[in-house]
Amino acid sequence: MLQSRNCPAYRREPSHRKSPLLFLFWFEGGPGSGKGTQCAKIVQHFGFAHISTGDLLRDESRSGSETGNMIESIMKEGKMVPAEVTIKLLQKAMQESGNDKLLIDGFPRNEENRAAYEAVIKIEPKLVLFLDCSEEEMERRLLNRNQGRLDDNIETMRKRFKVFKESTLPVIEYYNSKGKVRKIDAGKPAEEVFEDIKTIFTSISQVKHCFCVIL
Ligand SMILES: Nc1ncnc2c1ncn2[C@@H]1O[C@H](COP(=O)(O)OP(=O)(O)O)[C@@H](O)[C@H]1O
Ligand SMILES: Nc1ccn([C@@H]2O[C@H](COP(=O)(O)OP(=O)(O)O)[C@@H](O)[C@H]2O)c(=O)n1
Repeated sequence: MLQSRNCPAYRREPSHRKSPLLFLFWFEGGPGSGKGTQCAKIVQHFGFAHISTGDLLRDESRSGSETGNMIESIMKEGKMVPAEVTIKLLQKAMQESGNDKLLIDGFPRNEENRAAYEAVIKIEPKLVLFLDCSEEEMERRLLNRNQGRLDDNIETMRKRFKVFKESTLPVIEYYNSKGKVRKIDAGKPAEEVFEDIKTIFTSISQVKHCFCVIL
């Protein structure tokens, strides 16, 4: 797709990116709402690159570095990792992604994440997709996830639900007040949730002549 050199999307891009960003979407939702599941489907159908901040932190925690050990103990407690750590990993992943369509999953999760993002990366998301799911359903799903995650135990899960309600929902509310949030009923079977997401993505990708959509 052609882009004018005068387009702000070029001028304000992080300098190491291989291609200018056309679409930047954020994926929010409580623990177990299905963010990873739906992102995988979006990658397959719409060619987005998926960046999961949880996965970036888990990878770093496995590195055995001092920061990695700190991340692991915070995640085990269901707390939020300091934004300065997360933003560095996210910035690197965004710069290394050669894709012009990015899906960022699980970020920003609190006000500190949001402030760090706005100070460091500065590129506004086109849309924030919010997977809305009841706590009972999320709890059921996490207890059946079987990925061996240290934080998928009932005690840590309840702490994560609390963090979600107290810290993430206000961030979603902030972007809602800017007209960016699309709320999706995530309590349905995964294929039905994806049908709703497809409708949103299809309508957006039809805007073929809007080159500078994210800035
Ligand atoms: N709509 C759905 N209905 C039932 N189970 C689901 C649905 N979406 C995801 N799951 C399952 O729930 C668990 C959590 O989903 P996941 O995508 O890992 O959530 P998140 O990334 O939001 O924490 C996984 O085991 C997944 O297979
Ligand atoms: N922006 C973020 C995202 C995740 N995290 C940490 O990573 C954990 C797992 O997040 P995740 O997005 O992989 O998984 P879910 O809790 O959504 O299932 C969170 O409970 C936090 O400890 C964070 O600190 N900051």
